Amino acid sequence: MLPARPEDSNKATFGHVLNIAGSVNFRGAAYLSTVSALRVGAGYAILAAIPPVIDAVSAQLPEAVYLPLPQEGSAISPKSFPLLASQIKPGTVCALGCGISALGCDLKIFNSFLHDFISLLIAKKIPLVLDADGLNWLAQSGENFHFDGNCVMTPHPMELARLLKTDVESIQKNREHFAQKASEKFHAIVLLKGHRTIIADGKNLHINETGNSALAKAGTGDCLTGMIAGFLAQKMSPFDAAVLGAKIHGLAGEFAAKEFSEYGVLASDLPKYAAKILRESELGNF
Ligand SMILES: NC(=O)C1=CN([C@@H]2O[C@H](COP(=O)(O)OP(=O)(O)OC[C@H]3O[C@@H](n4cnc5c(N)ncnc54)[C@H](O)[C@@H]3O)[C@@H](O)[C@H]2O)[C@@H](O)CC1
Ligand SMILES: Nc1ncnc2c1ncn2[C@@H]1O[C@H](COP(=O)(O)OP(=O)(O)O)[C@@H](O)[C@H]1O
Repeated sequence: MLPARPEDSNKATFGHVLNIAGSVNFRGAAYLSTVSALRVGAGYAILAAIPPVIDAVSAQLPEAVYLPLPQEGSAISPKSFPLLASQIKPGTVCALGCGISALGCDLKIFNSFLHDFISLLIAKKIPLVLDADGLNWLAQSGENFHFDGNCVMTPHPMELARLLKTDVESIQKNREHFAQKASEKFHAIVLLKGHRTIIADGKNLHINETGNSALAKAGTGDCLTGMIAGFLAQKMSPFDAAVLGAKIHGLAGEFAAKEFSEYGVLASDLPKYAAKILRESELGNF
């Protein structure tokens, strides 16, 4: 189930993750998603972010490549489009949304920029992981992209409620139905987070069995986004990358809790534990 690691390989073999993440208030989201992509095997992780985010993350993560973007207020400026578009080439996968702006800030500033950028990704068949404020922007914009199965959307129940214009209670009563509904609406893989995460593609449905309450802490979803993007970069299909990402992320939470307890695990513990789980998996233990 793990992506192949051919002996005759180099960093380009394992893909480029272009991670558009972070804002002044959410610098950690950019770090957690970027390091997670590298820890599950992506060849390159390129963090595209505003300068204060890059300053903070690069101090912790010299292995990533950094693309400073123009800033507007505390977030990415719509003027970033040409720089981001220049990064799109064969072998690139994109992650979009972790911490890109605080909720309550006017996500409308992203309207034409994100419309044009996501349309470009679809036209060039670039796989996308759409999370957090990327999903919140989509809900607010009313855009109805047709992702042709090449996007993994990773909503938690409130984000899915925003996308489908319903409420969290209704979603939680019928998680499988709403995950499939969103999948059909956007022609995307939908990973509905929470205890027993669901992965739906409109026809098939997988329920993840791993994970525990250690994961119920800020920042763990940003790690999941990075892991799925890292597996996509290694040429897994979007559905398989989502299934494997959820499984490894959940196991990382379980293993981390053995050392730190379900109370004490931090999101930043997960990427290293994910790498240890991959080692166990290579040895045939999972
Ligand atoms: N250190 C950082 O930089 C962090 C940045 N973050 C970013 O902060 C932004 C806001 O995200 P938030 O998720 O905090 O805020 P939201 O307002 O999107 O959602 C949080 C609420 O959603 C509901 N919810 C979430 N999971 C649920 C579940 N499994 N069952 C039922 N209800 C559930 C709960 O009511 C919860 O309070 C995002 O862009 C995110 O990427 C967060 O990841 C937190 C950490
Ligand atoms: N009780 C739980 N059991 C299993 N997994 C959980 C539990 N609580 C949260 N998770 C997982 O942790 C992650 C939380 O993601 P999210 O809500 O987006 O957090 P954040 O935005 O703070 O990064 C998801 O992958 C979710 O499935």
